[in-house]
Parts: sequence; C-alpha cells; structure tokens
Amino acid sequence: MNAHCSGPLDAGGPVLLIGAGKMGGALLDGWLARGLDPASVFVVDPALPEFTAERWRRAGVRLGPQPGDLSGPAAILLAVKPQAVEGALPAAATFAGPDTVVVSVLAGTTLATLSAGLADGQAVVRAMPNTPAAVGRGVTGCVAGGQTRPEQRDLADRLLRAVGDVVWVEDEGLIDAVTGVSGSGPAYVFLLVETLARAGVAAGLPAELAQTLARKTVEGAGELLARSSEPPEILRRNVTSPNGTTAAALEVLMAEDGLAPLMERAVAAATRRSRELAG
Ligand SMILES: NC(=O)C1=CN([C@@H]2O[C@H](COP(=O)(O)OP(=O)(O)OC[C@H]3O[C@@H](n4cnc5c(N)ncnc54)[C@H](OP(=O)(O)O)[C@@H]3O)[C@@H](O)[C@H]2O)C=CC1
Ligand SMILES: O=C(O)[C@@H]1CCC=N1
Repeated sequence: MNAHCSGPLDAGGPVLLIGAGKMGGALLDGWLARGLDPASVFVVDPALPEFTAERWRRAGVRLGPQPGDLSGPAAILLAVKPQAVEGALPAAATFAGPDTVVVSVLAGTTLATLSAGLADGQAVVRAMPNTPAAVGRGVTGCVAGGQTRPEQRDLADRLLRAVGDVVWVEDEGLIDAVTGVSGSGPAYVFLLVETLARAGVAAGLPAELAQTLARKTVEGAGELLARSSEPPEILRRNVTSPNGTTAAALEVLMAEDGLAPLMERAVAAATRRSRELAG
C-alpha cells in the first residue's frame, strides 16, 4: 500500500507525535488526509502556534496528553530538532510500552543514541522523510534497529508510506546520504524555482511573471516526471532541439563547472553535516 492507494490508514492503535513542527506537522497532515482516525493521534509539542493547534483540535487530534491519558501507543513518531533529542527522549520513554515502535526522523541522530534514551529492547526505526509528505508525495529512507520486530517495522512502513514512498536500507551509514539527496532535496528544488525566476528577471521579465513561469515550470516538469515512465534524461532530451535554445542553456549547466559538480558538493555537504550531527 502506498499514498496513492485507497483505504483509510490504520495504525492498529494510538500514535503519538512528539514535535509537530514542519516535518512532524507534514506527517500528521498526511496521515489525516489518508484517513487515520484523528482520535487515535496524540501530539506533544509545547510550541504549537495557536492556529495550528486549533486546526488539529477541531479535526479531533488530542493535544498535550499526560502519561495517564495514553500508555503504550502502537507508535511514537519523534520529530523534534536533533538538538532537542535529549529533552524529547524521556517523554518518549514515559509514554512507550514494551510493544511501541519509536520512529525518529531526526537528522543525524543514530539508532544507538535513540536506544540509549529508551527502555532496553525498545523497537526503534530511524527514518528520513521529506516535506512533500504533507501532500502524500514524500519519499522516506529508513533503517530498523536490531530489536525491531517485523510487525513493528511494518507499522513504521505503513505510517511513512501513507505519505509517500518508502525505501529501507540495511546499512545505517547510508541514511546520511539519503538525507543529503531526498531529506534536504526539496529545498534544492525550491531554490531552483527562486533562482530560475531571478534569472528571468535578469533576462528582462517583470518579477511576478518570472515567478509564475518558474513555479509553473517546476510544477509541470515534476508532474510530467511523475506520470512518465521515461527516465529524466529522455525527458530532458525531449525538450532539447538540436542547436536550439535549450541546447544553448544546457551547454552552460552541463559544463565541467556546471550543475553536476555543484550538486555533488551540495549533497556531500549535507551528508557530512548529517554525520556531524551524530556527534
Ligand atoms: N524540515 C524538513 O524538511 C525535515 C526535517 N527532518 C527532521 O525533522 C525534525 C524536525 O524538524 P522540523 O520539523 O524542521 O523542526 P521544527 O522546529 O519545525 O519542529 C520541531 C518542533 O518540536 C518542538 N519541540 C522541541 N522540543 C520538544 C519536546 N521536548 N517535546 C515536544 N516538542 C518539542 C519544537 O518546539 P520549539 O520550536 O519550541 O523548539 C518544534 O515545534 C528534525 O530533527 C529534522 O532533522 C527530517 C526530514 C525533513
Ligand atoms: O535541514 C535539516 O537538517 C533537515 C533534515 C533534512 C531536511 N531538513
């Protein structure tokens, strides 16, 4: 089952989200959009803006549970900043039961760090989603800790697959590069829109028109890529007439000092930062 399949999402028990900012909020919105029963969702986040809190409260999500309100949820989704992990793990440990799977989306926070803050034998999954999860179009790379039973891994998979595609790796070391490509990747695409619009202005377009054209172009190209079975290279070639305008632009972008080495450096920097966050 994936985000595009029918049938409401069923976690088989309560789900507790700890940290409901940009990523946690995107996951929660994705779950609700996929039909997860709001009454089974609990949120701990002392910093929720009131309009967001009110929207979720009205949807039936339960905010600010106390330990007596919830014991041993099926899953705890940890989505605080990596720097806040030490404050959040004790809360996760308080709510977790022996069968709870704790799924962390924290960049650079290792399975070992998570396990050290939880009860012995607690099932843990380290996941790296991305914000298109909010519209059911995310992609998440995950690795399961050794104590995680198959049905707990399946639950983590269901929660993450409800908001997009999911890939599992066996080697935790790969999650840093997953972060560099897909976790951070949406930002590179949004930057592309911004810079394409600015380049349009530099080429003589009014700013608003340049922004519309850049945004619609990336939206349309993404949709075409999503719907086509062709690899991106063929889609690129389909735009490129011999000796035409695209060829002129690609000569710049595909030069030795063009986009490829720049993207390689960017992804390497993100990957390195993810490793640094692990301490
Ligand atoms: N944004 C993204 O695209 C992605 C983010 N991630 C990961 O997701 C995690 C969250 O990132 P993001 O959503 O951007 O960050 P946000 O700051 O938007 O969200 C984190 C939320 O958690 C709250 N919080 C802090 N401490 C606690 C606590 N002890 N208990 C409950 N809530 C707490 C924060 O409050 P306050 O503001 O007061 O600190 C904030 O509201 C990070 O670890 C990041 O690495 C992973 C993939 C993609
Ligand atoms: O920038 C970050 O650290 C997080 C992880 C991936 C996307 N945002």
